[in-house]
Amino acid sequence: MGMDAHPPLPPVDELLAEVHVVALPLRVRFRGIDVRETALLRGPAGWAEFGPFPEYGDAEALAWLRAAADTAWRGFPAPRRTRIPVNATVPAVPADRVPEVLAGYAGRVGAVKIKVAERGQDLDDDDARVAAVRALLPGAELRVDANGGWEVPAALRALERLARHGLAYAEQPAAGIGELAAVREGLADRGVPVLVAADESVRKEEDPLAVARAGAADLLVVKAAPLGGVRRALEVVAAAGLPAVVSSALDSSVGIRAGLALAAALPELPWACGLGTVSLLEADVLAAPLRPVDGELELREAVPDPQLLAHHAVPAPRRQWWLERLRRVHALAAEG
Ligand SMILES: O=C(O)CCC(=O)C1=CC=C[C@@H](O)[C@@H]1C(=O)O
Ligand SMILES: [Mg+2]
Repeated sequence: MGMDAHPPLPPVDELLAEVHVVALPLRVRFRGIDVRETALLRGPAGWAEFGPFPEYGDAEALAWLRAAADTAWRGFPAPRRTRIPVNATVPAVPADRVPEVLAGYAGRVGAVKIKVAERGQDLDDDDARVAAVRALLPGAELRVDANGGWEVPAALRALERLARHGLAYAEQPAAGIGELAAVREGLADRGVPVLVAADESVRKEEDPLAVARAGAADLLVVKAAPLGGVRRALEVVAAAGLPAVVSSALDSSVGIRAGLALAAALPELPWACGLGTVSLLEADVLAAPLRPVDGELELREAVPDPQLLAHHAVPAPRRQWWLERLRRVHALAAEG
């Protein structure tokens, strides 16, 4: 299960030749933020997004830079499909705000991912949120994402209770690979029909294949940016031999376009993907944002509108911060 070496990055001056840093307000608070800052850059093959969250260190951000360079300098691999099923994403809001969040998704919604195990909340909050989604969408496929927030016994308790609403899978119910394996076994022992998906155990591990090798998950959540790009993510999925759900990182439409390219190029796509998050943003950089309609996104080009880039541009000190970060991360690649 080995993988190819990374191609070299373009020289830093080429990489920084055209960079736009924008701040996009959110409709609903997500991951504790109300505004998403991210960088867009243009290369010979097109536009790409470099948006590691500000708290990420340079080493972690390097994979995101490789991904952006891969997109903007090499383009995307050939698609196998042009329509991608996506899930709606429900942040850890109070249950009474669920209708408002789902109203941001146009037309039919076939699948919903619901955040659970948020710090400062308890299982009653999660249960009420999942119940509110189920009440509105009796036929939808539901999954929850705990972001590793439960210990193993709490995960088993929680999923046994939440499974009453009908859940397809739980994304990263506990933190490490060993814990995921324990949750998966515990659910099977108790006869709880919920699959286990690995997210952080793919994108934050030194070895993205370790979780598959350990047999600790039924499926993988793959994100192009933290895995070093669309091509790299395709290699990970092929080597892992598990079904994959493509997700994103709360990107603008430019970053979502890379996720769509990954979803479009996978040999099989059995699950709706987590690429509907532009619907959580109040603003975007495309005149026609990549927001799902009837639970689907269409594969099309994502070229930013110059006026929107200018309108959402960050103040000079924030732009400086992102440019310095890009330089540092680029230099890291040269080191090793
Ligand atoms: O998968 C989705 O439905 C949307 C993307 C999403 O949930 C995430 C985006 C960005 C950061 C992560 O905390 C989060 C995730 O854990 O999957
Ligand atoms: Mg996740």
